Amino acid sequence: MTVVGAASAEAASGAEHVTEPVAYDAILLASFGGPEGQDDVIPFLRNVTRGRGIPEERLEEVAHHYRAFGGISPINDQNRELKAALEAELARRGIDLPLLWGNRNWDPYLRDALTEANERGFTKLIAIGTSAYSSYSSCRQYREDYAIALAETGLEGQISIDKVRQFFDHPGFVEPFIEGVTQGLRDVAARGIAPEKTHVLFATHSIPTADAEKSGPQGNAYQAQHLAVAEVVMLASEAADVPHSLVYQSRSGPPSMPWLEPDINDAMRELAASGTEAFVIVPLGFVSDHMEVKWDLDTEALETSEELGTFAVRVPTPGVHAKYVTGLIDLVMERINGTPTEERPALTELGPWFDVCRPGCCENVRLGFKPALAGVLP
Ligand SMILES: CC1=C(CCC(=O)O)c2cc3nc(cc4[nH]c(cc5[nH]c(cc1n2)c(C)c5CCC(=O)O)c(CCC(=O)O)c4C)C(CCC(=O)O)=C3C
Ligand SMILES: [Fe+2]
Repeated sequence: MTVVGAASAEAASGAEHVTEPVAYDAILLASFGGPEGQDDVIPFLRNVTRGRGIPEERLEEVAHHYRAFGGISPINDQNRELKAALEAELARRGIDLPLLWGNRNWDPYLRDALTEANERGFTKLIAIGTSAYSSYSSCRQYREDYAIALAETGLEGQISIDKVRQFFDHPGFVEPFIEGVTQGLRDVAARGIAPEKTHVLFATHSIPTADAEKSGPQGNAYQAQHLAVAEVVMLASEAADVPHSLVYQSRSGPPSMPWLEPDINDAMRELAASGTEAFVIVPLGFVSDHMEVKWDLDTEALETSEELGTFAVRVPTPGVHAKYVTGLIDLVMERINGTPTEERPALTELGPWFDVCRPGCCENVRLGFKPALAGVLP
């Protein structure tokens, strides 16, 4: 088996999850990127959707979301804040690791971060992607884009990029949601609405069902991970008597292509028709309040609730919550230290997830095979 990157996947033992310790010399904070003014909106959308078969009407619709926010995506400032918080946490813990920030779809690009890494003499990077789950869009596409950025800068063979494990069930990611759901349920109870008339909606990004089927090494990991985390959150929020479900948002492909359902707004209408009076909306699939949260939840879903005459609260995303920031640095340190599986925190039985992605993990059958870093080659 061939492994791309500094980490040797199977180690000597054949252990599936954990790599040998690696002396990384910088962290790469890798994110989606977003426009920072009206003139950026269309070029940004073209970058994201190139070759994806997204209908023109959908692009116009999404452009309108950005336009309503002055053409500025909230995601960039959130990443600037996250970068500052991670640097402060590194300093607090006396860890001497520089942090570079690069995006897949907008300035500062991944290639800019790699150029800077090269100028500063860094050769072994560990990436933190701002995405917690396994699927083509939320994991493999990041890995492909690392490979593309290395090719674009001509730094293949000179810089290696590994990534921290997908962190959907890391306590640093999950605990902020537990706090949020606990508080959200209190807000609902304070209005005198009974638990059985309350519904917790765990919302995540819809993806094509074909991608969902291929997510993770054995497939269907995307939904399984969300469902497992939702159970943990419900139990920890002492809300076992409150009904909950996993719902989807931000669908974008052509109507002929099946994507994960139900849409959050459809689910809300159906639940309200059968007696639900309050919703606790949990943006379980997202790490910060970017456009999908601001528009699809805070604008559309809250409007739907208003139409239905129900009460709704939207739980915060991890953002720069101290537990999340600490957790991300812990994820880097477990790689530097080569922490064994049994000492790695994971709140579901699915984890701790793999350091190095398995062959065929999160493939995209529509777009076909592209080289990806931080994985075992087939
Ligand atoms: C699973 C998933 C995440 C969560 C994981 C992660 O966070 O990475 C995510 C995040 C994000 N998606 C974002 C923006 C967009 N996503 C699009 C399109 C798509 N997303 C998809 C999936 C996901 N997307 C898919 C399957 C498509 C179809 C095209 C394709 O097959 O690739 C489009 C094109 C227009 C449209 O079709 O909506 C835009 C503008 C932003 C930035 C927001 C901001 O600016 O604040 C963020 C964080
Ligand atoms: Fe997206």
